[in-house]
Amino acid sequence: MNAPTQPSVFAGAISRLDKAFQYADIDAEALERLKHPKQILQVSIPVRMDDGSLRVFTGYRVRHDDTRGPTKGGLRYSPQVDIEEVKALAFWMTFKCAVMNIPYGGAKGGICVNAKELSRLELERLSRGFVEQIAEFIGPETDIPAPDMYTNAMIMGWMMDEYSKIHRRRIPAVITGKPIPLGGSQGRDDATGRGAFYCIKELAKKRDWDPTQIRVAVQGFGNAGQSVARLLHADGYQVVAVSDSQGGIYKAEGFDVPSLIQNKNQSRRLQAVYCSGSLCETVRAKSITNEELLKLDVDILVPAALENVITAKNADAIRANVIVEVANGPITCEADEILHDKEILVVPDILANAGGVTVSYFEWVQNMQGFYWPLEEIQRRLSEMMCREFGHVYDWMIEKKIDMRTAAYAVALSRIGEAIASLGTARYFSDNDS
Ligand SMILES: NC(=O)C1=CN([C@@H]2O[C@H](COP(=O)(O)OP(=O)(O)OC[C@H]3O[C@@H](n4cnc5c(N)ncnc54)[C@H](OP(=O)(O)O)[C@@H]3O)[C@@H](O)[C@H]2O)C=CC1
Ligand SMILES: O=C(O)CCC(=O)C(=O)O
Repeated sequence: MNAPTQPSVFAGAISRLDKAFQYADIDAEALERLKHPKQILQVSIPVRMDDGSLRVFTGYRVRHDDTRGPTKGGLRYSPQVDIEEVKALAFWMTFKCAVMNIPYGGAKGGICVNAKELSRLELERLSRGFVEQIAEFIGPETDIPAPDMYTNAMIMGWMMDEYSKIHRRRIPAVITGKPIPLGGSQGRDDATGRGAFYCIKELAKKRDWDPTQIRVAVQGFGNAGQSVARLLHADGYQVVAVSDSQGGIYKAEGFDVPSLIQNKNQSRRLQAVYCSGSLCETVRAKSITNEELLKLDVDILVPAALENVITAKNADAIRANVIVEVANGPITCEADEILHDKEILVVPDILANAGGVTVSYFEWVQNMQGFYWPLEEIQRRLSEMMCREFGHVYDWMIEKKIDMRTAAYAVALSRIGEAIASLGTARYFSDNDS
């Protein structure tokens, strides 16, 4: 007999809606519509490799819903990228933008590729080739991409340039997360981790935490994981474990995070440096697996890498009091129930990692008006918005006696429901829209 098949990551994502529906003010038919992405584009991207051979890569862009504004969301380069993952990521963006009250809908894209295996020129040809294929689909007033896993400011710069070349004029607002000299915003580089850090600071006030007594483990040590670890460490928190795709390291007394970041970015592999390489003797870190990291006895667990890492299989073994989802979708629905029963507070992805899209929104606003704000202004506005929406969701959670994810979805659904009602359902359900 065949083993039962796992529900797809998208099926898992949409199953959260039914639970939130009873607390939200939205029409039942509109809820049904939100279970389906608005548009899906799949493209083939031929790339001439450095050795003269030709490879053809598969890319996707999914627009989930645009009721509240142009669709927005990152681009991921990973061998795991497939249509179900991109649909889920686009879905989460709709709710993330709504929970932050940013005037955007949700989208996401990606290419099935191991970017680590490509040279810089191959990566540039792939990125420009992808834009050529999706140029009709994206635009500053329709759909605005940004970075996600294994993409970065350099790639966003190439993409903006390619799109501008196609349109024969400079159009910086088509994409965010660009290098600052090409119209990028101050503060976008660490915005995702910073947004999560502001959520943790708000929680610390509610729980009367002394940061120096709080132990944190971070899974995934890239853009988002490094930023949140750096800010927490600077605020006095003990970062006792971090990991990358090759495995993790643990030190009971906590790490010096700035030197962790420096070493990771120089050598690419944490365990190789800390557990068998040059810092093995001086730092004395213990090597752990990514699975062991999730089960550490810490106060805060920060998954900052992939989806579905906390499942029905390991949720019972989680010992953290709080999980802050910096990654998109790190906890399955079944695991959510187990964590709730164990009274572990989960600060949901659509809120905890929303700092990135919030500063992307600031970047787009700056590009549209051609006037740029200083870093202090960006950080002040980000802090204000994160703290306000964190408080809003937290209050719903307390008032309705529900978990924080359901509260976040209920807030987001109500805002989307309000937009649909303002538009009129006849228009919303018509098929001749933008
Ligand atoms: N960048 C952004 O603005 C935003 C990102 N996010 C989410 O945050 C998460 C991380 O994104 P980001 O930091 O940008 O990505 P990066 O590409 O910058 O970093 C990814 C990190 O995750 C590690 N990783 C990969 N696979 C695994 C694994 N199986 N176990 C443990 N670690 C692993 C990588 O390891 P290695 O270095 O060895 O490759 C790397 O350290 C994603 O879920 C993304 O969707 C959410 C909102 C915005
Ligand atoms: O910055 C953005 O527009 C989107 C970032 C993103 O992809 C995400 O929040 O998951």
